[in-house]
Amino acid sequence: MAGFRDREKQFFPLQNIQDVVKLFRDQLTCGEEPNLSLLSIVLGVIENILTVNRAIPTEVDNSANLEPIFPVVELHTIEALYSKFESHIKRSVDLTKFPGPHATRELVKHVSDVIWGSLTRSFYKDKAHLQSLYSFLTGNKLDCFGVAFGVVAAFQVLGYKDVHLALSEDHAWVVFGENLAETAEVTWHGKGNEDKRGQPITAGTTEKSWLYLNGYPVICTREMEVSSIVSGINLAITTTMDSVELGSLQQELLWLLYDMGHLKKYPMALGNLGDLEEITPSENRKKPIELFQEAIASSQEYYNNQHVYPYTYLGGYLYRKQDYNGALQAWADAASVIKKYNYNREDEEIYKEFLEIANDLIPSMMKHVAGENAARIHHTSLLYNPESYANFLRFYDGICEWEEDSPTPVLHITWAKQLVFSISKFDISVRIGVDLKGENGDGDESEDSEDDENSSGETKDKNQNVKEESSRNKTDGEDGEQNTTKARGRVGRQK
Ligand SMILES: CC1(C)CN=C(N2CCN(c3ncnc4sc(CCF)cc34)CC2)S1
Repeated sequence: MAGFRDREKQFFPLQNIQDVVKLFRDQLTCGEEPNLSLLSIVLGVIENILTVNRAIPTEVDNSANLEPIFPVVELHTIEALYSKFESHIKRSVDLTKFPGPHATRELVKHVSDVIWGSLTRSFYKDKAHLQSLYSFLTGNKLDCFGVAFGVVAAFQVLGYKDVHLALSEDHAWVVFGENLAETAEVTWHGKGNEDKRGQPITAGTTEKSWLYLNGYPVICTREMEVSSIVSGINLAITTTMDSVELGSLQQELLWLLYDMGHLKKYPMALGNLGDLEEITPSENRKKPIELFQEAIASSQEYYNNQHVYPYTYLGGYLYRKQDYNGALQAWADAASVIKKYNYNREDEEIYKEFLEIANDLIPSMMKHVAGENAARIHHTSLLYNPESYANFLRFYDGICEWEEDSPTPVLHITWAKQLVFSISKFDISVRIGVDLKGENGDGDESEDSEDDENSSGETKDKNQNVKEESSRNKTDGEDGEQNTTKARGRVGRQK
């Protein structure tokens, strides 16, 4: 029957989050490799019950909606799916032709074909909950990450230790061979792009390419491959509601992996944990801001600071907390990373990220602060803050440099219109570099202070002009309606 040892069997049936955590902890500390297929199937079964096949009780007993519901995961369910995967892979791959301890490119392509060949032709590849082996085994559907993970899990079933998952911020492939020196595409990317399965990922492909992180992808260990499927748990019941129980499970498992050091080199998983902690803070655990900063430090230390998402995780968080100065700095740092890349047609995801920041989040932020009269009168608003203005300009400068030498244009009229709208909200004093508070430290107070009695007429006039100009600017501001962002709620609370 299934390759289960009594070790795994002792944890079943899984009746609650702690039972799942104990199974994962055992798999990660038992001295042997964690069983990727087993863990992916377990997470897929639980995710499916808590999101896809969620039988929400009728109005009659609506109290049930508030009771935590956790599925009981029986051993026989998991064993049946595991042995189906194991026998499908072993039956489809004749290893007698591949004697060596390391995988070969031919074998990697063949295993990718076996997974690929089992997928139903017509399914909407962008759908949710298609990332696990549960989806593969029960619906013959996988998303692009799921195909890459499935290939790695298949190689583990075949007894190979050298085939590992390589992850960028929007793509996945595999490394293999002696010293993991070889790379191969094993899945597709995006829409309308021919898949390049079997091909190596060459320096020519990765250079200045965000999709391949300029040659600095996350190269997973077996434990980091476990981190990737935990991080990939999809909480969505609908577009506006997440499963609370599934979120708690993901959070507990990510902390387990964090404590064991398996998120250290995985910035996106650290960011994911930061998002979960923002929604449901754990006692005696690091704060979201610390986790986002650890993700940035991880990218700086292990990936030559070539990753963008650590900064946009932080920027999004600070924006939601209405720390707009901090958000502008994080977004300027994100643009300072992307400017080293050339934008090409397969980079749409990061384009959409910067588009939303420039044409939605920053304009909303400017409207909000334009309405803050107290802050404006006391010049504490970011509209008077030269550092915020500098970060604002650095953000746009990075996007312009990103576009330079790129085969695909980035900016268009909407970007220009939103730039004019946003930049005009900054006070004239920061835009022309006049220090209204006379703190410019060069001793020549009369030049800058507004209320200096003996300042010369023209200085007064100039200051007077500046004041009038800046006061005119203020009236341009839109009424500062509070800009609320969609908080990501969980079931029971609308997002
Ligand atoms: C700041 C953000 C917009 C918030 N969520 C973000 N993501 C959510 C989680 N993501 C991820 N999280 C963990 N691992 C991976 S591997 C991968 C590439 C396809 F395989 C994506 C991704 C992608 C990025 S970036």
